[in-house]
Amino acid sequence: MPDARKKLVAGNWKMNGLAASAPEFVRIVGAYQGAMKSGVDLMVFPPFTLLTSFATATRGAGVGVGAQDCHAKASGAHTGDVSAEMIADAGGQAVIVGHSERRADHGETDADVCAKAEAARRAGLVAVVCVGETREQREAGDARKVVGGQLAGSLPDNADADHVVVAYEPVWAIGTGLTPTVDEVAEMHGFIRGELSNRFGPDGAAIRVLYGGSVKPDNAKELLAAADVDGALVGGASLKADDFLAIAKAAIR
Ligand SMILES: O=C(CO)COP(=O)(O)O
Repeated sequence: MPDARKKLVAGNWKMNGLAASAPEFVRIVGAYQGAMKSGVDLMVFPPFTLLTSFATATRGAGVGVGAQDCHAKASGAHTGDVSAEMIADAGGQAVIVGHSERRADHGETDADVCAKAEAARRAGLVAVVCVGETREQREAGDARKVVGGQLAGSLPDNADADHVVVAYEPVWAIGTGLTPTVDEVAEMHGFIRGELSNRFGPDGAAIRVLYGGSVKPDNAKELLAAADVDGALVGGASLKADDFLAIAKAAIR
């Protein structure tokens, strides 16, 4: 089991990054190796095209790398898709599944996300399972219902802290500069923690729950200090080594 809910700061590069971005990643790896390593876990999720070179660059340094999606099957006639086994073979340790951008752009359902999380486990990867409500759903008072439903449908029955991380990412906070208040974050994370504990018992209590959506160096400290927040899934600010490292430092108690 990972260090009992040691904070995890993960960078989702989305569809950004070229070979020229490698030095930015190498700077992150270099800075992490010193004092930070014992205080926080760090992961970067580059596009598929950079996965192997990033895995090589971080070998032995402790920064995890992962992919942003996988197919549920191990191999076969699925043009353009990449399996969890291929991600592991390329040096990845984790994969994001069910990001709201994939749910929206590719029509991924909770059942699809659950199958991908199961594929991740089969391949020995950690699945970072994303959930989160839209603005309309929050304004209608349905945020808990939506997130509870996504958790119920997207997490496999055998989910535990070795194989699953949950990321709560309210859709309206992604890339907008808007964030929920610290109280709202704590309230939703408390709800998610309760759902995980109810369904998975002690295993559920140990699963890390990250917050994602407009996490920046200047709001990271307060968001990461909120109750039941075990880390952050960072988009835009993870593309700049200085910003990403500042967020990682804010996670160290
Ligand atoms: O979607 C996100 C991470 O997966 C969050 O993105 P931003 O940090 O750019 O809002």
